[in-house]
Amino acid sequence: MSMIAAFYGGKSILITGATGFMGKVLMEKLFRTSPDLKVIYILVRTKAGQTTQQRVFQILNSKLFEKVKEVCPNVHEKIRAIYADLNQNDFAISKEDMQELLSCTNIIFHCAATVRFDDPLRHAVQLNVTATQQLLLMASQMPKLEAFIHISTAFSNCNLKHIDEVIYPCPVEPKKIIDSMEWLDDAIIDEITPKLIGDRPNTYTYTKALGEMVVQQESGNLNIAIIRPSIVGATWQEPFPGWVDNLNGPSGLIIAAGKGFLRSIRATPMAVADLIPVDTVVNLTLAVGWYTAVHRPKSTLIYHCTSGNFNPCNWGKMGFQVLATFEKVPFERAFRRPNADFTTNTITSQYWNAVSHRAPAIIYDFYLRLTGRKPRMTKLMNRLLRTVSMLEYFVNRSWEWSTYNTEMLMSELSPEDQRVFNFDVRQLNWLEYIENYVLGIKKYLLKEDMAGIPEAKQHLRRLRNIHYLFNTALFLIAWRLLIARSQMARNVWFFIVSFCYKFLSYFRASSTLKV
Ligand SMILES: CCCCCCCCCCCCCCCCCCCCCCCC(=O)SCCNC(=O)CCNC(=O)[C@H](O)C(C)(C)COP(=O)(O)OP(=O)(O)OC[C@H]1O[C@@H](n2cnc3c(N)ncnc32)[C@H](O)[C@@H]1OP(=O)(O)O
Ligand SMILES: NC(=O)C1=CN([C@@H]2O[C@H](COP(=O)(O)OP(=O)(O)OC[C@H]3O[C@@H](n4cnc5c(N)ncnc54)[C@H](OP(=O)(O)O)[C@@H]3O)[C@@H](O)[C@H]2O)C=CC1
Repeated sequence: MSMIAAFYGGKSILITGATGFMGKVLMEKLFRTSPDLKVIYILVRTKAGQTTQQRVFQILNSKLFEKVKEVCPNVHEKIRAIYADLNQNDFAISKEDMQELLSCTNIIFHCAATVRFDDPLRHAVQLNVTATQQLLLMASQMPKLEAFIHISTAFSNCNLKHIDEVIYPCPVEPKKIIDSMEWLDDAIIDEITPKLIGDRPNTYTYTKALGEMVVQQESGNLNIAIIRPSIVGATWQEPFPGWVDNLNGPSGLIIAAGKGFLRSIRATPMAVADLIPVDTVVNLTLAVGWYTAVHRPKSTLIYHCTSGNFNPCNWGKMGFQVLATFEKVPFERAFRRPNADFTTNTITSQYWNAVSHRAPAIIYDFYLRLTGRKPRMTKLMNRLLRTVSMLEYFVNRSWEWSTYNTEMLMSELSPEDQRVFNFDVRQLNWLEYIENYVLGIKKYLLKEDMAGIPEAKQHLRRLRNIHYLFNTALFLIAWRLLIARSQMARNVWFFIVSFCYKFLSYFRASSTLKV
């Protein structure tokens, strides 16, 4: 019997960010392994015209929850969606709901965050710092609370090369930052943002670091743990391989590459691609929840959920395997044939951006205009290249994360718990994982049918022929122009033609002699 699964039985669990990528997988696993849990409270806002109930309904009716419904048929009765907006005071939670949360909650998993790299500092602070502070305040008023698990990121200290499982202070206190956001206007905040984030690449990593400081400073008597996952990718095993539902991390770039939009990137092939499957992060999170509540460590423990030191994969290997998978299962209606050129040189990268990305976009837009349609490719390409430029920081560096606490926890688990809540990435086969990841993107993100593979392959063959034809035509035109204008080109042309002629005459003469 799994001790961790039993621990969550009868518990009232509060999850923030339950509608997000990680939150959904966390809920799914909780219901599947502990169907006798009492209730999961989720803080949900309304979005895209959907009420909180509609959003929950959609999640429960998704493929991700198919297995859960077999194990826990009354799952909808065990989810209590509470309207909340983490950007508002008291999260805009009604009095009655707040009362219920405060008096009943046993465990909190705080997953909500803005993960956008380009969020204005004010917004990132509001969600990643102030909301965390408010949630801690709520937690301190919960008499039955056994553990508060905060999800951070392994990149909160990406300005360091070696990162230990400790909290590194930021120069300016989070409280000062929170206060200053109240009275500074947007223009001044934008101006001081680069100075505040210092050698971090974006407001996301900076505010996640501030969030950790807040957790440390406001922990009081709470039983807290922090989990720091690296780049969270599709599921490895559970509930089934390859599930993914957003474009974050490498997923968006894999789509862009598979559709032939992105063919080159400034990336270091040997740099470690510290990807971690979302189900691995969730298994560790649940194990940490159990350990923190039951063993009540004296201080706040931080757990790195990374793959690099256990089972490293690099971007080169990843890119290679992604391309190999495109051969077997291509994406439909590609713009160009997929290709992946990794370059570490900025000038080469700019050259490829011009030749491989911008030029085809301009040509295609020209074609759209000619055929009376609205041009759109250049705009799309600009957005894509902007996205790529924001991710480049992470694919040109390697980090080392120490994992003492994560390893300690692994050794504390019973063999059954190690199996049910497996977070040992040494067992992960990268080639298989990446293949399933690409397949998952095709099925669950692009919603493409496997029956369309022959047609997609046929389309790629057509693109290859167009590519050859285009290049040959381009070469002939360039050569014709050159010959017309340059004596040297004419000489070279004469030399090549006479060389071929002599070679052919020799070949013909020697074959006649043999006869
Ligand atoms: C030649 C290369 C080919 C490669 C072949 C094979 C690939 C295999 C190797 C891949 C190597 C490269 C992998 C790089 C991955 C590195 C990720 C590292 C991240 C680690 C950081 C820490 C991890 C975390 O803690 S947090 C989680 C990470 N967070 C994110 O990833 C968020 C990033 N996204 C953003 O910040 C924004 O979305 C932004 C700024 C990129 C774009 O904002 P904008 O306002 O312009 O647009 P959106 O409305 O958000 O979207 C516009 C448009 O772009 C699509 N899109 C969104 N995100 C991505 C993405 N990550 N990649 C590609 N496309 C994306 C979005 O859907 C929109 O499309 P529309 O069609 O316009 O709707
Ligand atoms: N994905 C990754 O690669 C990594 C993620 N992490 C961390 O893991 C955690 C989960 O990330 P992930 O699931 O990928 O992120 P998502 O962007 O998928 O989910 C974010 C969640 O936060 C919720 N949220 C955002 N703003 C508000 C708000 N104002 N009020 C209420 N809820 C809000 C979102 O709700 P809604 O659906 O309404 O928008 C959503 O449920 C985050 O803390 C992130 O920093 C760490 C390392 C890597």
